[in-house]
Amino acid sequence: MSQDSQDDLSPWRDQIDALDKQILALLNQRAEAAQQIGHIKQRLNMPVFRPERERQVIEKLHEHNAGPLRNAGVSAIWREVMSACRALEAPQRVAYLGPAGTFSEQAARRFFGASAQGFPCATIDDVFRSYLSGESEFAIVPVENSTEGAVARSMDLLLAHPVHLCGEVSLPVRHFLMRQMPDLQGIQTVAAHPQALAQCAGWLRAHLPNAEIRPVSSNAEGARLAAEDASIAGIAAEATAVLYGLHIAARAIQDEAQNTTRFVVLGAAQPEPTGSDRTSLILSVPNRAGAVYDLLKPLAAHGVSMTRFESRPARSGEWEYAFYIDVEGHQDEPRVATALRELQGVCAMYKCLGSYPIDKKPRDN
Ligand SMILES: O=C(O)C(=O)C[C@]1(C(=O)O)C=C[C@@H](O)C=C1
Repeated sequence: MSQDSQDDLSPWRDQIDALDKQILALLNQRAEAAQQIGHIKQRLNMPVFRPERERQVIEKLHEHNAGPLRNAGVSAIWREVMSACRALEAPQRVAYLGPAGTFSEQAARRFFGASAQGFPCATIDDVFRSYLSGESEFAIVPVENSTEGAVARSMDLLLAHPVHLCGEVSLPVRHFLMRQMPDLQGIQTVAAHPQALAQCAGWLRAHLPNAEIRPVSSNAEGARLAAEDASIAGIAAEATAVLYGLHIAARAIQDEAQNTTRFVVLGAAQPEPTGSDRTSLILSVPNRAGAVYDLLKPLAAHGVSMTRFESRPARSGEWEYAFYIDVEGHQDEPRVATALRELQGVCAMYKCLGSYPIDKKPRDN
């Protein structure tokens, strides 16, 4: 039997209080250093946000992490530390598909931390508008899902507008069925974003075959409707249920267990190479035999791996296609630069959206 009593907690808590004081003093010293960096950047007219530097800070900490803290915990703590330091250098606004509680908001949080100012927009078009007008310095939009494939609207807008990418977020997406009751009894309608409905189509067919499937502008909007009407269920992230005061009626109902959505970050920051980067391109080829093959040759010739190859109608009114291609590597690496130069030579249209660090899961310690 344990001899421990409540009193045994006190010395450890005293130790934590003393350590927290020291940590806070050190964090404030760190914040002052970041402010100095901010002043220098302002004088040099340099962007405040340096995603590749933040990546480097976290990777160095992982190297030095003796535990027992897990690397994933270290990443989460320092993401917020840097978010708070960054906010002291300059306030930052991030447009995303709202309202509160969407996966886009989660992705924005994950990339920018809680100290950046979120700017929820009603549609993906509005997210682009806010960024293009300069109302938000950054924007984050979903581009592909591991179950459902491309997010068409984001892709069309990336093609149509002069935007620059400075980052990506790969977010595990677990869907929860939520409503006013904790069970499936009496559900007549399931309201969610079309992507979420599609990602849960198998589950919905099996468990709610008679329910009306109602596509709405966002999952949060579905949850909001569910909070107003007991016959409606929404599909959204677990946190959304808390936000709208709903019960979880079924957990993790997405058809693919590892369902992941990839978001891209729009912003003027120009991340330097980190050794683990991705470059996003949109291309089209002249309308002749072998043109698509010519597109792939320079990449193969210089050993540049392609991680995505997607086509969309170019909306020119003719049967032309835009190719969305992601390659591994940074456009400033000589090998990638050579391949891209050759690629440009065979394209009718060439648009490089930017190079940015790949979002990897931290290696566990
Ligand atoms: O190193 C910089 O450039 C900083 O501004 C400091 C800092 C940080 O807190 O470590 C903050 C913002 C940048 O995005 C990168 C890093």
